[in-house]
Amino acid sequence: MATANKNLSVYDKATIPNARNFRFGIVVSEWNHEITEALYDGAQEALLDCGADEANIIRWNVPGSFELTYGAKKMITSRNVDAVIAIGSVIQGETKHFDFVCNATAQGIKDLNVHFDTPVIFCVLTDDTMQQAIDRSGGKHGNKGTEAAIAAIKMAALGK
Ligand SMILES: Nc1c(NC[C@H](O)[C@H](O)[C@H](O)CO)[nH]c(=O)[nH]c1=O
Ligand SMILES: CC(=O)[C@@H](O)COP(=O)(O)O
Repeated sequence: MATANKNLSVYDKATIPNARNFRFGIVVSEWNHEITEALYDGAQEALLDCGADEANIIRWNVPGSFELTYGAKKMITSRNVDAVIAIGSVIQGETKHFDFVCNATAQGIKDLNVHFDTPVIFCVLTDDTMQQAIDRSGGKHGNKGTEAAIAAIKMAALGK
């Protein structure tokens, strides 16, 4: 189902564990900061709405989406968190660099989920245009940060 057919911000709290006992790391890319800040706001708002304590949300910034993998790994190995949300916005430019950044970031975050026992949520927009990014970070299609926060809570609760 395409994002256009699913609002990213819609969730049913009755289906989501209470987040009050969980600690969350959020690693935020500074590239396209107007988008990544909106994604962070959506994620933080949803975590708090679902019971998380603001003191249990640790935020680190990294330069770009390519650095999200390292930032999330360092968060996992140096902080006692139950889940990490990796937030980025990659927008197509003139060259193939978009493809390399997107693929490396997706593979890197996937690898963290394989090699470590802390879930890392892929909250990276990979858009052709700035408008697509705006639409998915609090615009007409909702906020992927919200979706990522709900996924983080569910994964933190998995098996507990
Ligand atoms: N063009 C975008 C980038 N590029 C930067 C890389 O992510 C990385 O920081 C650099 O190659 C140094 O290692 N990053 C984004 O997050 N979004 C972009 O649109
Ligand atoms: C995703 C990118 O790295 C890209 O925005 C950089 O732009 P360009 O491909 O024009 O160098």
